[in-house]
Amino acid sequence: MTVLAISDLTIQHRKTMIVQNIEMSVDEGDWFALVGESGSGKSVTAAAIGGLLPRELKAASGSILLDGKNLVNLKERELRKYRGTVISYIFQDYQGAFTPFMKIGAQLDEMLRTHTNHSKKERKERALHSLKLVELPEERVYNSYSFQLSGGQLQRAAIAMAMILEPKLLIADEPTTALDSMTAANILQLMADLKEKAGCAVFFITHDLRHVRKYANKVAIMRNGVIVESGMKSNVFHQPKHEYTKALFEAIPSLRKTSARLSSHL
Ligand SMILES: Nc1ncnc2c1ncn2[C@@H]1O[C@H](COP(=O)(O)OP(=O)(O)OP(=O)(O)O)[C@@H](O)[C@H]1O
Repeated sequence: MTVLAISDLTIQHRKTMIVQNIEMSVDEGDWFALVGESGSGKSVTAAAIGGLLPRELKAASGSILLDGKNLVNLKERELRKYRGTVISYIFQDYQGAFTPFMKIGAQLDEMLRTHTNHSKKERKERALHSLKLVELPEERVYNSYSFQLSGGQLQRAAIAMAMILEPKLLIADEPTTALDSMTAANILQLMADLKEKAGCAVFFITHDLRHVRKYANKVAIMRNGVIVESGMKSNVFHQPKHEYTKALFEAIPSLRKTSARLSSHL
């Protein structure tokens, strides 16, 4: 089933086109990777999906169908109902997921109070369960402030918050860039496990093709606001058509080997 279908999306800042004629389709269970160099338009595209574009940027054309509903030009009040429940985000800046003035548990509780009719007891159980799912010591983290956790723990708590209402689409905008490589690998594996358990789709933004190789099944390559190539990962990695994709792969020595290995398996 299609969770997200973006068609002919163009976003502009005044008269400048930031992204142009974007087409994408993400199905239930997909790990869709959007790859491209800095400034290519990945984050703007991700922000547009959940109606998080800053005021100065406008979707000039196109549609964003999420779970069958067109979100372009939907009022903020309507969009708020979708964020958390149908779509949720995690970002590179995991600190920003929580306010430092409230304990993590209280923030999870507030999310549940806003979007569900659960009793206080049910909310606490669900919050603790969501922290346990991301393999955190649930009681301790529930009673902690964000500044009392490490970067890796905080990103796990941010994932718990993003997943607590069982969204259909988790948008992860470079979620591991600020973490050391071991912690990053653990976080990505956790996301992959949660995706399987929850049956949601992941929309993953990254510069790092090694992460794409390991986790994605679909990939889109973006350059200067345009998708230059997209498709199943095996096809794009095995037979890149666009010169830019080839150059991207060439820039990463270990991927050249992987491409060769992949082709021997295909
Ligand atoms: N609020 C804004 N106002 C004007 N231009 C913007 C705004 N936000 C982003 N842009 C421009 O849009 C383009 C795409 O930016 P975006 O942040 O989507 O890139 P990105 O591919 O996510 O880069 P990175 O990998 O560095 O995060 C850039 O040229 C950027 O300067």
